[in-house]
Amino acid sequence: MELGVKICGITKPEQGRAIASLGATALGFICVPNTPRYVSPQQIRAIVEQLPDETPCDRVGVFLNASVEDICQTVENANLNCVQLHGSESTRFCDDLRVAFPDVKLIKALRIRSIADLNQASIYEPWVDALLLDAYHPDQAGGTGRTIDWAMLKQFRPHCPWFLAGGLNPHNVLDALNLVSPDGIDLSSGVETAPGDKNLRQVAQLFQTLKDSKHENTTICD
Ligand SMILES: O=C(O)c1ccccc1N[C@@H]1O[C@H](COP(=O)(O)O)[C@@H](O)[C@H]1O
Repeated sequence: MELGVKICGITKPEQGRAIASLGATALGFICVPNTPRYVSPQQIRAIVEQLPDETPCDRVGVFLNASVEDICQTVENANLNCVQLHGSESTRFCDDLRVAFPDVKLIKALRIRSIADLNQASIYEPWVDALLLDAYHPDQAGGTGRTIDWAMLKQFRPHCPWFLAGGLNPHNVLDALNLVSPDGIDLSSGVETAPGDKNLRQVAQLFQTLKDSKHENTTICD
């Protein structure tokens, strides 16, 4: 199966456009106030409006324990088609969001410290379109650059598509993909010059590396 590639923490229209053209299947926007990559719904809409028609990609809002009302308002105002829940949102919350927005794809992120944390995955499977595994950090919710112990994920086979996230970059991505087989990968700080300022050279290097190793791109959670 081909690999989805989500590039997260987009803050600039020209970078969103370039990254979509390079082959990203999803762009992520951090909708978590008081974090370094935060973008307002208006900023997201301005970026989304400039995305190239010829290389469509998912537009993912990343939320952390926000209310259903706030998420719905942002989805509408920013023109998102996918929501990533990166906090401690319950399955009931996922269902509420699904009822409010049946056409919006849902990704539940889990922050993985140990094999025990992986048990959470099966609980969410029926309620979401995809899972995302990120590394645990005691003080930060995401975008930390920390990697999961990939060896721990060798047997991870959920019944829905899943993304591998956490500290991936053009240099270590093949090491990760040699150990685990996610449906998609998600990169943020590993392709950045500074928080929210993407390094297009590194993004291009990522796609070249994947191409050379025959991991091509596709949209997941359709
Ligand atoms: O990137 C952020 O600032 C962020 C803030 C709050 C919640 C999630 C956030 N980012 C998510 O973190 C992972 C991995 O990031 P990295 O590659 O380790 O830098 C990614 O899923 C982002 O969506």
